[in-house]
Amino acid sequence: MSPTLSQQYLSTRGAEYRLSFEDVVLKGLASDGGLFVPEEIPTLPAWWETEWRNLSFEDLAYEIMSLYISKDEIPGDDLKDIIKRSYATFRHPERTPLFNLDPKQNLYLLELFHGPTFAFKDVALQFLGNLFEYFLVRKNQGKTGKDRHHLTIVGATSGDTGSAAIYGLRGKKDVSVFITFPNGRVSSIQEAQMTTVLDANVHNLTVEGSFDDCQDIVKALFADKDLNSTHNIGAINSINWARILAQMTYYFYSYFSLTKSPTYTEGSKVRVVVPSGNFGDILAGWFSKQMGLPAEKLIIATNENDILDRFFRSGGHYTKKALDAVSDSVKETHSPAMDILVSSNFERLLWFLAFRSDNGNTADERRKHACESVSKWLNELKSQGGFQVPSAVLDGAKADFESERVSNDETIATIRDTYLSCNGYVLDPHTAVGVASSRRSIQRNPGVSHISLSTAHPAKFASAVDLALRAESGYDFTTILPQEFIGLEQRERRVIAVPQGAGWEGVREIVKAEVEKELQGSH
Ligand SMILES: Cc1ncc(COP(=O)(O)O)c(C=O)c1O
Ligand SMILES: N[C@@H](CCOP(=O)(O)O)C(=O)O
Repeated sequence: MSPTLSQQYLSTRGAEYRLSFEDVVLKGLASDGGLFVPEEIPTLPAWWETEWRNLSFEDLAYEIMSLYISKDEIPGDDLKDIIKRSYATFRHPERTPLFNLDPKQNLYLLELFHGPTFAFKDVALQFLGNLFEYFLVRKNQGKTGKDRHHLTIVGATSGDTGSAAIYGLRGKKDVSVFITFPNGRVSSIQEAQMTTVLDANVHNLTVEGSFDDCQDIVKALFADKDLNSTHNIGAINSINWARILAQMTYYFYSYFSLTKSPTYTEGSKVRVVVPSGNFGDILAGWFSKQMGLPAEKLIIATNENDILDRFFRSGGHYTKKALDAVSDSVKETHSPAMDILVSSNFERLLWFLAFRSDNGNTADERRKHACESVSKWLNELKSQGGFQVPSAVLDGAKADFESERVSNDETIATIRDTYLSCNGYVLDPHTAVGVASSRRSIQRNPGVSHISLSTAHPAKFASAVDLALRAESGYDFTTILPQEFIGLEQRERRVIAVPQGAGWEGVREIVKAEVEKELQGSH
């Protein structure tokens, strides 16, 4: 069975094209610094809604992923097995259940925190961990010692990606995981989740700076040709295409959950609201919408780190620094996992919008032009701190997206209001950013159903939740504390502090030394 265009990938900056799914998963980031995208987005056959409506989460994942992965690369039964094992670790039978938060307002929460680390990242990272393992077992059949392909994962986290990646990869053969995180800027539970995993292949690195500094280090390591040739660098951040692909499932699954719900009004339009930082989660929604998911709009909900919201409000100017800001540094907010200055995955959206708004003759010409435009914009972002897109690109974005910015105070007020008006339901602060944005959208669009993504369990962010609710009578944090978190912070930890000023080169040397030790230990 030959691959279709949706199963072949290219870099948004043009240096690599016609790559297989396995290539893009193992490479993570393209050699030119671009992100991998499928050459085409598949559209669904007319029967999708009736055929897929009653599928389990796992079966739906299989149908969607099969559109992007050739059976020549992963035979159907193998893919089914990877998917089955990935979601067997979830605590909820529905994996991502839909909760009717406010029936009068048609406001639903898509609970994405029923995986091992209590955050939406588990949906993609349980899958990606098993996928890496599958490819490595296949590559290493019959090989021993130095002949074995060893993958060195380098990742950046503001808390959730790191723990989800570690739980997805701990103890797996032929893979080392290095997670950089900003010292003191992740919640104490998130830090404990990462650093109490003592498996030999897991390495946590604290960096003095912000998440963006960690992300820059990771991108610099990918750009280092020598390190890549000796260490096979791989990605677990949402720069890895498999992350986006795995997240599409819950957009479709929640649409079916909604339309099957007895409270759903037949024919009601649907808007999906996504707390956003690196733009990976909502990008999976955009792909789903392009494939045929009938979402009227996708709403980007940002905290005070609002580059995405400013893009829409400023007429297509994507800039690190707001016009009235004194600096372009990231703000520390109550939703720290979204404290991001630049949203990596926006590049993927821009590529498709540039491709579609070009009037070159052939699809190949238009792809080439899109790569040129994206390269130019990203160079301007680096050299001048921002860039302006043409109006056709902005119009393309506006066709599918709206945006909202939610302040710190509003985040806390939303946690409190929701607790008081929705039977004591406790939101995590990221989900609260989404719910505040949903409420604004509902005011403008009464009667429309809103699916608001709940991206983390509230117990991961105790200080924000406590700030919002400690004065409320009857509120007791211990009632929402999962069993898995009890005693976690007291366990033994392992973490390496990257010396201040060591830069990406310092991290590179740590990576080399730790991999060496690991390989010596395993031989
Ligand atoms: C809890 C939580 N909510 C929202 C986000 C934002 O998602 P994305 O970066 O995919 O936009 C993140 C981090 O990525 C997160 O950890
Ligand atoms: N919010 C993230 C930041 C990393 O984003 P990613 O989705 O690109 O991995 C986190 O919690 O680490």
